[in-house]
Amino acid sequence: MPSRQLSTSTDTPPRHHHHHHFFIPLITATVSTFTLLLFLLFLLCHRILTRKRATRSPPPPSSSSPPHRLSFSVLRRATNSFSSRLGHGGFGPVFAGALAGVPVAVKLMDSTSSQQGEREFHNELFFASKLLSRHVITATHFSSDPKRRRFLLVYELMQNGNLQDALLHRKCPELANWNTRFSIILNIAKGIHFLHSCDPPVIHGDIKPSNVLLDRDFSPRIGDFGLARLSSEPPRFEIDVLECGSVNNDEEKKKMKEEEVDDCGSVASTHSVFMEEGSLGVEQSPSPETAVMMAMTSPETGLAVAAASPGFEKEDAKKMNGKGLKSNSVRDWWWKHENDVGSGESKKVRDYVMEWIGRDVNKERVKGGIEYGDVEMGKEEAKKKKKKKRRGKELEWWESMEEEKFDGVVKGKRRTVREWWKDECFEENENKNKNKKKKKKKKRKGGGEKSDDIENGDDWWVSDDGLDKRKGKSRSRNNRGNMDWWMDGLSGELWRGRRNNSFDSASGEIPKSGGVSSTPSMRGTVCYVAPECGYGGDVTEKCDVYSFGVLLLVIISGRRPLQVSGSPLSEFQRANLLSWARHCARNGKLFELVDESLQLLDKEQALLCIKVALLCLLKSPARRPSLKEVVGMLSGELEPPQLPVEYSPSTPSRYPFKSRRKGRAMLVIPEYWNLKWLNSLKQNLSISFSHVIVLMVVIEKWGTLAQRYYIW
Ligand SMILES: Nc1ncnc2c1ncn2[C@@H]1O[C@H](COP(=O)(O)OP(=O)(O)OP(=O)(O)O)[C@@H](O)[C@H]1O
Repeated sequence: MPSRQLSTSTDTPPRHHHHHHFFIPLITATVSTFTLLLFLLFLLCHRILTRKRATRSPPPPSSSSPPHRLSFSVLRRATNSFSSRLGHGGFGPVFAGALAGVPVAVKLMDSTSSQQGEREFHNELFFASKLLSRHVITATHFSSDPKRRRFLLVYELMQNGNLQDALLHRKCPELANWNTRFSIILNIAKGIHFLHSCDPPVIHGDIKPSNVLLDRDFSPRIGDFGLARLSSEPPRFEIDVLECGSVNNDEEKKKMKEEEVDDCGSVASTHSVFMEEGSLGVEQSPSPETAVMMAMTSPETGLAVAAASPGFEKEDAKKMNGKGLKSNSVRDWWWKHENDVGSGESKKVRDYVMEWIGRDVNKERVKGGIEYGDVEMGKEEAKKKKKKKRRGKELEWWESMEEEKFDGVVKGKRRTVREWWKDECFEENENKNKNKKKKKKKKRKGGGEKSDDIENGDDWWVSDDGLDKRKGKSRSRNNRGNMDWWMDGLSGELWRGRRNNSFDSASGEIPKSGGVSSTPSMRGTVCYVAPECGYGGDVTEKCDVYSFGVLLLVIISGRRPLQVSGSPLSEFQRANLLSWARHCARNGKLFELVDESLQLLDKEQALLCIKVALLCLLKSPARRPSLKEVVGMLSGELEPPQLPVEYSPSTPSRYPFKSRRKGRAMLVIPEYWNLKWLNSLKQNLSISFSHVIVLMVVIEKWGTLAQRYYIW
């Protein structure tokens, strides 16, 4: 019995040991599964929470606070993956979306192929935090990823789109009412007046109908500050702050000044203060992110504002500035960069526009009527791009959302802030050198470059309106080519030169603009830009006044500045709105300019608007009124303006031969006799007349040369 007992005890292993063998892995498995589940649950919760926070986080768009930074994914969600396009500007498309339930417009700056988009982005951002007015629309949020070159700006959604579209394309019935149009005119004037009354004044630089957005009630808001700049007045603020601040002691003042020079960041202390409309000197501190963005934008203003930000340390400023540039040199760099005029490309651009006009004239003639809007560039390129896209060969960057792919594309382009600055300076120097070389070449070729330019007609605007004081001699319109006459008043950098930052200087080409932009990426838009800006003159508030004049005429006449609707010569004469307006003024027929479809027209107001427009369009910037005066005249606070002498119908011509010719022209211009065969006669006459003028100029020039070198 005992032996049996023993055998059973040795054969079967103890029960508890068996259990132990299975329990350990079981427990381990359960624990690990549990942990894994817990971890997954945690991850899920975290994701849901962060997502919720992300969707909840964007503060509602408000134009009364500095712009907030958002992530790209938030904006992608807000726009439903960029599905509903509102329009396309010079630097990318604009999409509709909603942030925190508020409708917004999200602008994608296409900066993958040129730096222009990035510059415009920074410029917009800089002004966004400063210009707080109900007449101005600025960015409320932004998203920036310099590594991937993604720059997005968020604006309040303007339900009625832009003025150009509402007035000329959709022909909104609300705009057929004179009162609505007049209120738009007045509010735009107030908006520009607000910009000019900032300290330092802000020059918008691109006033045109497509940059005026209309809200639900057709109230206009001025937008697009990509080309805006501060007025280049001497920096008054340094004295202002030192004088007005609490610094009484001379030594302390001196110390402060020294600090300013040593440390870029401290420029902030002396940087002037922008005003909110109606309030004096309300200084706003931008968020640190905005400040950093701004600092990258403009060494002068950017660093100044950046340093004013609470989260921005002086060390940051030094880091950004590389070796710590002196404030003055920084400022110089910025203004030099802004004012640099690269004349070399002007001819290219001119040729391009000529070609474009020619192409479209031919194309539209077939349809029966020609319409020239603001010059649209690169239509063919856009078509090609569209075709490619359809074939799936090329996707826009916001469409190809795969981050990895995108990384691959831009890897080579990653730059530090310092590199970015270096590149900018280098680009500028390179352009300068190119310009110098070109000038030298020109000099070697023939000298007397200036006078040649004038004779070639590059200077015609100076003498327009019979105000040529430069050479003391008349220049009849007809001594220019036919195309030049047609382009009378169509100022723009196209005809003269361009600013470096308006072009992709690397390629020397007109930068792509999606083919649908009205801005061929220049400082200002053809037809709207003041002549002196293109001539390389100072960009002042008076440039905006000129653009406002054109805009005023467009709103009153309900047509584009360049629009040919029929084939006869009379229609061709009306094609250029500016020269047509001047012509009407000289003939005392201002009402011919008023849109015939206008209802409830107040004739007095309309006449007032046309007169104000003509004043704004004076070729001499000094003679143009300020926007303050314009607002005064339009609102009836100031006396209505008198037409300038050169526009009054009774003005006798300064040049007797001109008037004699006019008299003779009466006999031969077909409109008067309505005889078709006289067309050819007139053409022949004008050709021979221009030959005579050229001959006279040659003789005169030969005379002065002969005198100079004692030939006789
Ligand atoms: N806040 C907005 N609300 C509604 N629509 C907008 C808004 N911002 C822009 N848009 C639309 O998107 C279009 C493109 O705007 P964007 O400012 O980029 O270019 P643009 O002013 O037309 O041209 P450019 O860039 O050449 O000056 C506008 O014409 C307008 O129709």
